[in-house]
Amino acid sequence: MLRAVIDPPAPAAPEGAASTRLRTRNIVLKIDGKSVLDGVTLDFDPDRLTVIMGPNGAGKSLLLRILHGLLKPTGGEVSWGGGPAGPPRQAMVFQKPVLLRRSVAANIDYVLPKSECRDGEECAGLLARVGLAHKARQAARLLSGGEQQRLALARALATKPEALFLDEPTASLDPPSVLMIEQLVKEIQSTGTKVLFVTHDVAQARRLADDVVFLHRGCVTDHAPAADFFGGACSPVAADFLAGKIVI
Ligand SMILES: Nc1ncnc2c1ncn2[C@@H]1O[C@H](COP(=O)(O)OP(=O)(O)OP(=O)(O)O)[C@@H](O)[C@H]1O
Repeated sequence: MLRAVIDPPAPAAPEGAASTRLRTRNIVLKIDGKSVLDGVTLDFDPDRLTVIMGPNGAGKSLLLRILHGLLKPTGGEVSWGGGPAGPPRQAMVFQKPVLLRRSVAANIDYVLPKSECRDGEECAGLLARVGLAHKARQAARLLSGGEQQRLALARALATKPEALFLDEPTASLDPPSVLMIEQLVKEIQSTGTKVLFVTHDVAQARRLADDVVFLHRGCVTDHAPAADFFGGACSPVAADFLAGKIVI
């Protein structure tokens, strides 16, 4: 049985106190008695943009949800910073944007602290950053798919995340929208936010990754710097995947 965590991720730690050094030890997730994640042990470098890859059903989304605290694993441990500071501020962007049935600006104001949304400057700045300043008053549901995803990203940024999780955020978008989101994600990582990005698009992983985690049937087969992974220093199953072979 899949058990979702009812409570949201822990509240923000004091500024600068939380570390984005994320690690997992022997994460196991069983659904209806079947292991869908099986002994996932990883150490993530805070300074690298990590791409999690793997074929359909490998366990990428479930792992991301566990890392973000949305799902409780059957066994194992997720820790941040290895100390008492607790998890950092975190946000997640999903493949299908989850937006409020309100205006574009209201979707941002909803997550901004009261003091920041009063003058509208913070909201306007965020919308400008994702190229939506001119749509601030429009209903969010009337945005195109790419625009909705950019709004979802802006809303995630409004929480000033120290760690940002993205689960195939560009899966159904056209190339210009993909490019814009990729540029934003790189920029976010470069300003100190730890980014974990799930994709099964090899070309996208090549464009984005500093390091790559490859999952197959719930197990980590590879965790390597992108140059090594794409340069051929990878497991046989990952090599097949990169070569476009069918990996089940
Ligand atoms: N709520 C659920 N109930 C039962 N099985 C589930 C549930 N969620 C996921 N699974 C199963 O767990 C496995 C891993 O799912 P997950 O969504 O993490 O895969 P993924 O690697 O993200 O795949 P994709 O690339 O297709 O999104 C799959 O076999 C999936 O069918």
